Amino acid sequence: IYTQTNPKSCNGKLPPGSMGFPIIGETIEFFSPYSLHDIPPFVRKRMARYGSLFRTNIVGQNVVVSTDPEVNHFIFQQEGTSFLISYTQSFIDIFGQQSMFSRHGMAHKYLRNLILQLVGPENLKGKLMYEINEATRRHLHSWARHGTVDIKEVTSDMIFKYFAKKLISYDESKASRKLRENYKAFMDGLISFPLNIPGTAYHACLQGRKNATKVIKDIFDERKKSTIPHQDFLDLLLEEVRKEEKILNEAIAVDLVFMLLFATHETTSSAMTLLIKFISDHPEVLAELVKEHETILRSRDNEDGEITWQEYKSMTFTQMVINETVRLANIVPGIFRKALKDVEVKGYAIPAGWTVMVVPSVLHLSPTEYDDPLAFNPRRWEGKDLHAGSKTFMAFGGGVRLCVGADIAKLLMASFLHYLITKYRWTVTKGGDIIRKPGLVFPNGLHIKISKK
Ligand code: HEM
Repeated sequence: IYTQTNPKSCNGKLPPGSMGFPIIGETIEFFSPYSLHDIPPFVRKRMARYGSLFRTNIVGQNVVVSTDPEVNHFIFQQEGTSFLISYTQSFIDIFGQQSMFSRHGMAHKYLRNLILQLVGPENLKGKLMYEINEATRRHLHSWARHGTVDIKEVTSDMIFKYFAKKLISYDESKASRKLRENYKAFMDGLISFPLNIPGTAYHACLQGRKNATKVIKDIFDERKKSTIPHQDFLDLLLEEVRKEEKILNEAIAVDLVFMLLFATHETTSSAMTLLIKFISDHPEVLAELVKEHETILRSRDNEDGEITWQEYKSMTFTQMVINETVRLANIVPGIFRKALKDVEVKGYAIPAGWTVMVVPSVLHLSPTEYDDPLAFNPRRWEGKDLHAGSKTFMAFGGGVRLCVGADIAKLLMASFLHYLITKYRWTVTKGGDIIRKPGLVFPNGLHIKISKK
């Protein structure tokens, strides 16, 4: 207890801050819910008291919270030398010891390249573009038949089905054990106190993991016996597992599929839901979007045709709207790294073994970095680089761990927007409340009334 509340520094001065109560540290305050357009009150209060770097103890870990753009950038650039990706114990237990978040160096690069074979630029321009258009149109058609839908629920369902098919040829409507149900309790448990007793978010999350990995493992075992190619990601994984000099084994492959299914649908559906909320609250932005997309329709031979890659690239305003949405969405509330050795930043010491938490919302909602930061103003991106993480934009992370799915996420959003606003009439009818716990939660969804034009 004494060591936790009075941590020893290495050779230098620890950042200011408090380590809170014995064992629980400052965890309870860290998890107090807050609103969409706010930075975590936990962080805000401490920034006012201690400045841009402070120490704390949350979920059983000694943490330095960094809200300084230069330090954040430095941390991302030092991946593998001074810092390593390292999430909380709950995160590791949930995503698996073998998950991509626990792989470093060559093993990380190898897994990243495998994923790029699925969602990399070449595939994106060709096959994926076509499939995403088809899936979006099909789902929109079925939502219009229902009349009213909860956007969070239906986009989550659409993306989950799409990736479950691409990854493991899984069809929820035909499967006896439903995979998606097991992901539903996830956001709450991801960054939670690792207390594994029934009733806790962490316990629900671990149960979900257990059931979901069982389904994935069974599909994997079935596939090993099959000689028919399925042309999905699992075929590629099996090919890698069967190699003589292999990096991939079955456990890593199962954890990879499990993680990808989560990373794809939960993040992107939250972004799509907020996108709809923002454009419905800002009719002037919607009008400009409609103009951009109708111009595309008019320049086509067949108005009912599908979006081409050139058309997608010409959606300049749409890209700005997407960037503005993910800036305000702050879907990933904290990015975690572990110090590999004692590191000195801004005159303070971060001892080896400590965790550093980067808080993207502090940057994205900072008046120093963004004029009138709480305003939804897509035009602020005019003429700016929209494609990568930077010192002032880290919705998709940064450095060698930059989100490998950022491009496909944007394509999914643009395709959804295109067909929704050109082919359907829609209005928000209910919901739209948003809280952060610290993951984004839509307690009553976002319901829209939708019909074919
Ligand atoms: C709006 C949607 C999305 C957001 C906001 C988002 C955000 C992020 C962030 C912030 C990171 C960095 C985490 C870190 O540095 O610790 C990340 C990593 C990652 N994302 Fe995404 N993501 C999104 C969609 C996707 C999609 C569709 C995929 C599917 C391929 C994906 C796959 C991954 C993977 C595999 C990583 C780990 C990369 C690595 O460690 O090298 N993400 N994402």
